[in-house]
Amino acid sequence: MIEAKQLTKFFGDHKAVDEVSFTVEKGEILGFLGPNAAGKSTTMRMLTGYLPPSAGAAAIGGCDIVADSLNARRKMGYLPENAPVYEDMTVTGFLQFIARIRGLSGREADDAVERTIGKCFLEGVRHQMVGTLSKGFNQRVCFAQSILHDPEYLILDEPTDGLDPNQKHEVRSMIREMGRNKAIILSTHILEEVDAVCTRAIIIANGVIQADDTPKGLRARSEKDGSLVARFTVPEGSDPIPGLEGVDGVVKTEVMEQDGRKMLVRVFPVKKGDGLAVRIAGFAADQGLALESLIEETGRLDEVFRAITIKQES
Ligand SMILES: Nc1ncnc2c1ncn2[C@@H]1O[C@H](COP(=O)(O)OP(=O)(O)OP(=O)(O)O)[C@@H](O)[C@H]1O
Repeated sequence: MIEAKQLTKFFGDHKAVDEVSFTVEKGEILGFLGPNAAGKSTTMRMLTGYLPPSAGAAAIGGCDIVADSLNARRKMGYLPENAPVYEDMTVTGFLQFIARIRGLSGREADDAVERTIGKCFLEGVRHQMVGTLSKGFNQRVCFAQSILHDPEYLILDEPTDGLDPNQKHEVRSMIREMGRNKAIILSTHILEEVDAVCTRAIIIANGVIQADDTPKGLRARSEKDGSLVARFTVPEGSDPIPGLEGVDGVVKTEVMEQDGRKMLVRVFPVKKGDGLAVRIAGFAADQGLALESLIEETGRLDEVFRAITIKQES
């Protein structure tokens, strides 16, 4: 388990992280979201032992990151933001170096390097100097060093940053696969990554956790989650809105588009999933409205993210 217990970090007078607590179990992939300067990287640096906390504590697999730092770090892989790599080594040479640092030697080191080169799609650049790699390949080499020793715990600061869409897809698949038996934390600004990869997400703003939930649970916080969007053609001169608002279980409606007799209306239910769609279809039939489509919407993470983080900024 990765455990953060009231982690706090001051830079001078500025409190960058404020009593952040959470746990991540094996089998979980936690997305760490937040606006710029929210405190994501600082929290990750404290979890990995790169920055001492001003207060609070962190443990990796039961090893305190300060009191038992070496054991804690042995158990984890860390991909830092703007990860530094040795530019004058070849990709294979760099990974061999990391293998030795991780205590591997001989056949074991060779196997780990080969496995990682394969996993991270580095075959084509294995003999290239790290300093001459493109940004995306550089990122992949950094990612490779974090997983080379097959750690139980992974902390990844923006792991798909700088990758092209195909590689983003591959890296996400790899993280999902590794998440089956590892505990993983990854920070990202890409909200679709949360849906694609994470089993849970924390939204942090101003150093404080604002939400800790499953992607589905976060989407459900959107006002639009469970609303019904109806497209229909109304009879000449009729206004269906008052009648629609009178349908049992409707809170309110919102006309999204109107073009002559064609209307697109969002209907907000009192209670999600209580069969309102059937009642709306019945209402449309009774009133002679030609119902072309009726779709139940799921909430959008970007709306929830904005609602949570903008509220914090104001
Ligand atoms: N070494 C440092 N010295 C002083 N202030 C720092 C230091 N590191 C981070 N900060 C400040 O702490 C706050 C949180 O920074 P952090 O890098 O953790 O944010 P972040 O959420 O990772 O942001 P981003 O999404 O932009 O990467 C910011 O105000 C930043 O300027």
